[in-house]
Amino acid sequence: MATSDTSGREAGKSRDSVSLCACKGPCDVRDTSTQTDAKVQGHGPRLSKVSLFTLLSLWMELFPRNKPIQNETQQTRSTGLVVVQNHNIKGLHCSSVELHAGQIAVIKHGLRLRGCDLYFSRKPCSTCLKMIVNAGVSRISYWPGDPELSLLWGCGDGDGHKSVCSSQEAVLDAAASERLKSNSRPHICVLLQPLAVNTMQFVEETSSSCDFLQKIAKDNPGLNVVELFREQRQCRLKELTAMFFLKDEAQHRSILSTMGLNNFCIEPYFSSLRQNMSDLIAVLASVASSLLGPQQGYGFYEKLPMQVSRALSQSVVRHCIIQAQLLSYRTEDPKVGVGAVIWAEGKSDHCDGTGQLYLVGCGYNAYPVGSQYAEFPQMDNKQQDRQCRKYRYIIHAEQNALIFRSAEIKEEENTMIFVTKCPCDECAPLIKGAGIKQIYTTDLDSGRDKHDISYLKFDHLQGVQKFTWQKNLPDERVAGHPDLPLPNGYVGKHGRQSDDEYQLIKKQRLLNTCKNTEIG
Ligand SMILES: O=c1ccn([C@H]2C[C@H](O)[C@@H](COP(=O)(O)OP(=O)(O)OP(=O)(O)O)O2)c(=O)[nH]1
Repeated sequence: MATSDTSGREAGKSRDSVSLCACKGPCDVRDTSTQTDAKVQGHGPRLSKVSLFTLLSLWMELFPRNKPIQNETQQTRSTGLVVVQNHNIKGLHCSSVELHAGQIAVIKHGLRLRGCDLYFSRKPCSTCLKMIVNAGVSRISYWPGDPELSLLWGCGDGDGHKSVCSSQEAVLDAAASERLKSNSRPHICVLLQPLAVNTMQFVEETSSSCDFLQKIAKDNPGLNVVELFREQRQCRLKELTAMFFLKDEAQHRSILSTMGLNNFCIEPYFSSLRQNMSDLIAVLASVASSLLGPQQGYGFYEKLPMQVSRALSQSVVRHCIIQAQLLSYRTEDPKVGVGAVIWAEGKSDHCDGTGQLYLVGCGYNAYPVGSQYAEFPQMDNKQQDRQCRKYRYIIHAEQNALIFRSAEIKEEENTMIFVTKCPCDECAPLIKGAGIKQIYTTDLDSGRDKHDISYLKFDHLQGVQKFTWQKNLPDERVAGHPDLPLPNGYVGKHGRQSDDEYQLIKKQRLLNTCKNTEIG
């Protein structure tokens, strides 16, 4: 992803200049990201890199799998992981049936983990931690909820029980992790940053008017898309809260203290921690609602199927598009955020919870790395003086995803890009030339010509499969086929439809178990 961290353009004023670190209490993390006042008119607040990585780790935990990771009698919780090197994302992982996210990172990256920052959606167990520490990582940040080896297992998680009666195994593991933490070189901490002022509102507004929802509104003039978005957001908020937030404060305190996070059990840090957690969950709920549910009949379908290689399941595509939407909140364009993620489908069956998929790269639209505030023009095509327009200077999301990629694009593999805006005439040939075989996007802008930027080539682009956001086609020319193997290697009964159904059932089950877990 793009590395430019031009602090002058970090819009929105931070509520608090310090972030919370579990080891030494509040600590300054300004080296990672700063947030200053918005200087550019029309510029929305921007997510800090720490917040982006944290959100992506939570989202990776929910990567659609065709098989449940564990049944409810198992103690290990699924975990998402983001591997970051020099502020660039090098890997997005999640637990598989057999392996924890930390183990997968060791298998995939080995000694390349040296100097990396790892963002976990749960505190990793000691088995993972000892290996990661030995690989020489620089920092391990984790979400301060129930850890990977659940401390809530067997004590009525989510059903209103006040006390925690964790298993001996989990308590022993928590103590071992603490020992590893205090005797190891890497900084092992909770790194949550407060959001810039108005971020939640900005994300909600921009998500509800994103290109995907605009396309639905355009196709269905009578439909109140914003209302549907709000309903979906409420549902998402409930699900995500049940997943990542402990409503019961006593329970949360007890878990924090077992994990050695006693600093956070006292005020004002406890309230501040919970506020930061709930704010990030609210942001994730908005972004995850940028695509309405499959109930509306919309998905990523091919207009003219090439039948060259098969498409991904709709739930995986939706998941990756949301990753791209999250990235778009790091944009430096004063007007429009664009995010792109490139994944490849490897030939062999990988150990990752993502199945055969592995991350190639990701990015967002931004000015050249290291550029300073107002160094480049920021105006759009409404500005008469073309010298003042931004278009010649902004590096597009797809371009940054290619520039900062962590893996090569292999001719023999199916590589795919997920992008939140229709690729423009600069990017469409670039995507094809790079050897990317599938594009998942919206064609809302296709056919537009604004002189400084145009969208004329996408429609005619040959040799790349294009899956655009549209209503399900009646003749079943849809992405995915139930009889073909899915990216994670499962066949037949785990087809696209059952996959989507599985996600719906999972959500429903969650909703049932967490009726009262909305953030108080
Ligand atoms: O494939 C693309 C196309 C565009 N962009 C970025 C570049 C630029 O930062 C912004 C341009 O967006 P748009 O074409 O919407 O132009 P605008 O003038 O900002 O907005 P409007 O649609 O109102 O004309 O989107 C990408 O990252 N990838």
